[in-house]
Parts: sequence; C-alpha cells; structure tokens
Amino acid sequence: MKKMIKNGVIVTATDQYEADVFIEKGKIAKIGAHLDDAADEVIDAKGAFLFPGGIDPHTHLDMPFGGTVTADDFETGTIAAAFGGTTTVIDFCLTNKGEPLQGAINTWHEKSKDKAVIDYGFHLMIGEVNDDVLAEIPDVIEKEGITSFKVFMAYKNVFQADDATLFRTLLTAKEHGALVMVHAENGDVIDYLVTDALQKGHTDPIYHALTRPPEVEGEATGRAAALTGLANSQLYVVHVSCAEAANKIAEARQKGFQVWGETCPQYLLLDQNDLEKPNFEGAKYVWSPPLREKWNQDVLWDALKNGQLQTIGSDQCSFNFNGQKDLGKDDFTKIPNGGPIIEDRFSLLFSEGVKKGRISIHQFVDLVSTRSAKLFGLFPQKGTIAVGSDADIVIFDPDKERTISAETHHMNVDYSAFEGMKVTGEPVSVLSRGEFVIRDREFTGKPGSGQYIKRSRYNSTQTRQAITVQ
Ligand SMILES: NC(=O)NCCC(=O)O
Ligand SMILES: [Zn+2]
Ligand SMILES: [Zn+2]
Repeated sequence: MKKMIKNGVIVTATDQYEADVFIEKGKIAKIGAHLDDAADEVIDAKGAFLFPGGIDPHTHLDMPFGGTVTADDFETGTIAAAFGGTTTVIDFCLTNKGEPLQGAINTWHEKSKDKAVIDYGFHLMIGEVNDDVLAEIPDVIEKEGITSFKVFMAYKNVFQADDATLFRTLLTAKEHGALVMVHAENGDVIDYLVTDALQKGHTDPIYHALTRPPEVEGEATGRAAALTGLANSQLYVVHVSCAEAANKIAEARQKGFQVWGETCPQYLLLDQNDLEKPNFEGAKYVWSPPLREKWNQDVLWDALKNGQLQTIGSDQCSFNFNGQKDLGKDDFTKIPNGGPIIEDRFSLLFSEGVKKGRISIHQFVDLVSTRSAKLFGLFPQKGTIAVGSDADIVIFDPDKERTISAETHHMNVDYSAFEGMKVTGEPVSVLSRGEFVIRDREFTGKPGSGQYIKRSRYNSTQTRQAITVQ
C-alpha cells in the first residue's frame, strides 16, 4: 500500500519545511514538493506538522513491583502511547539474580508478543555481575540487539546493585559498545532514612519524598558519573528530578565524560506539594526519585534548553489508585512507585515547552524522538523523517486544545496525574511503518503489529555530533 501525505510541514531536529511524503513498503520513499507518484491513498495534512514518531526510551509495561503488576501491559500501554504520538518504546526487562539473562529476555518477549501495536525494544537490567552474566552479554548484544543495560543504585534488597556491579557493567559496556543506564539514588541511605521515619510513626505519602532527599540523588549521580569517567565508558542517567543531579551531569560533561541525562514530564510540571494532597491522593504522585520543590523545574527546563539533559522519557509505570496505590494506605513504603505518563509525554512537552517558548520546536523533536534514536541505536531507521527511514509519522495539529483527564485517556488506569490540565497541540493521526495506528483520533492498529527492534551498538561519534541542537 503506497501512501502520499500532502501539504504538511515536516519538522525534524534540524529542519522545518513544507513537502509531500511518499510512503512505500513501510518506509519513507520520497520527500519533495508537489510529488505526483501514484499512491493508493492521499492524505491531506494541511495545517499540520509532520513529526517523526516519538521514541519513549523509558517504560515499564507489565512489570511486577511491590507485590503487584503495572496496570498497563504491552497492549494497553502501546495503544495509549500511539494515541500520544509515540511509535517506539524501549521497555525495561527485569532480571532475577541467578537466572540466565536470556531467561529474563524470553519472559519479556512473551509479555510483548502479539500485544504491542507499535515497535519496541528492551533495555536489560543487570542486578549482579559474575562470570556467567559477563559471558552472556556479547550474545545479548549480538543476537537480541539489546545494547543498553540498566543498573539500579536504589531499591535496596530488591533491584539495587552494588558499585562493583556498576563498575564492571561500565567496563563491559565500553568493551562491547553498549550504553549503561542508572537509576541514581543512594539506596543504602534511603533505607536508613525510611527506617527512621517509620520508627517515628511517619507513614503518609509525603514521607516518600522526605526520605529520598535531593542529596541522595545528587550523590549517586556524581558517583555513577565518576565511575564512568574512570572506566572511560558511557552513561545515561534516567529520570533526573532535581538540580543536584542535573548539576552532577553538567560537571561530568564539562570534564568530557560521555554522560547523558533524561528527565520526565512529571519533574518538569509537578512538585512535592502534590504528595500532600488530602485523602491519600498524594499516593498518585509517588515516584522514585520523588517530585521535588518547585524551583527545581526551572533548573530542569534550563538544562533541556542548554543541552545538559538530552531526552524526555515517560517512566511509564502505572498503578491504579484504587486497589494498587492504596496498598500503602498505612505505610508510604508500600505505595507502588510510578505513574501513568506514556500518553501525555509528547503533548505535554509540546504544549509546555514549545508553546510556552521554553524550548524550540527542533529541540522538542530531538528530546522526544531523535536523540533517543541516536543514543539507543535506532537512528536513522527511526527518530527522523528522511528517505529510507521507517514511516513512523505523527500528523500533529499544533493549535488543538484539550483537557487531560482519566475520563478520556487510553491508559488502563483510574487516574491522571495531570487531571484537568489544558494542553495545546494534539497528535491527530499516527503512522507506524506506514500504517495508521491512530486515524483522526480513532485507534486503527492491531495488537501484535508492533515489531521487536534489534538495536545497533552505542555510537559515540553519532551521539557527539548531536550535542547541541538549537
Ligand atoms: N520511577 C518510579 O517511581 N517507578 C518506576 C521504576 C523506576 O524507574 O524506578
Ligand atoms: Zn528508576
Ligand atoms: Zn523507570
């Protein structure tokens, strides 16, 4: 099926111009003015931007956590992602100590097979490093195309790895061309602060934030960056929430270390006061790292603008308020961490970033798509609108206004952290490899049509070239 998209304005991380896009066999076959190739279907995109499909580098779909499982799986989560303009997700595959890495990867293939409506890849958690794990890594990279490994520096006795594991993962990643990702919080200190808080009878959601102060995130970020420099390796810090962590990343980059940072819409737009909402509503806002004092938002926006943070992830990790978040009604440590963001990541950044003049439209594309494609080995197959790239395209109305609500969202969860917020700009139609997944705000995709994507190795030249896009 050949398609022609006419009259739209193509926007990439570097360019903005009006042109027609001709799609054949799922790829962008031609771009040009007034193309007259015969197409089975012509789509008029007058008045719309054509953005490359969003790439969400940080999701947790169908993930067990705290005795429960995320409300969104690969079907509901990717449908919601598509409604929000995202055409690729990279999900975190959890591993269990003592289990072969391949076993965990197989589990994640089972979770996603026949379910995903958009393309997807996996990052792989490394919980411990031993000879068996090290021996498996080359195959994981080569055969599975998994080229990013995640080390948790927090969640003591659950996911947390020690510094030796982090350091050996950095060395191995350097050797084989992979990118190491860290959840950077000092889990040991958090454990002490949490025990102390509970002993004092502090059980409300706000204590989640008070027992994970910015210092523990800054310290862990600085430690991971220092180990990266020592290993001469490469690091990606997920969900940066505060000035302390952003500053450590900037310092490391100043020294020439290959350290990259991601933040998320929740840290740009919500703050610690949300955890104090009455009737246990604060539980809806429990993320790790926690929401911070409001002034941190300006620091994060500035870091996005000046290139010190490079991507926006959703950290999609949804739990219903009723029946899941309320597991922690009497003890904040039992509130499952995370929230539903996958659907709103793209629109929130456009509305709050581009429309409010905080970032340029090219920075927007870079942050929600192109830079993740480059860092995680998907470029140029994905992350741009170019001849030869997958036809993952968002037809976006930049002026459409809407109000975010759990009543109308497509995530399988009973609340929205952004309930009532007005946003400007909406993905009207979304194509994944040339097929409509969303058409005029209706879902037209099919579970199982999303493909597992094997990714290329980390490429320092490619990522370096992309350091500043204004
Ligand atoms: N971020 C969060 O609170 N939940 C998801 C798991 C993680 O990314 O740490
Ligand atoms: Zn995390
Ligand atoms: Zn996460």
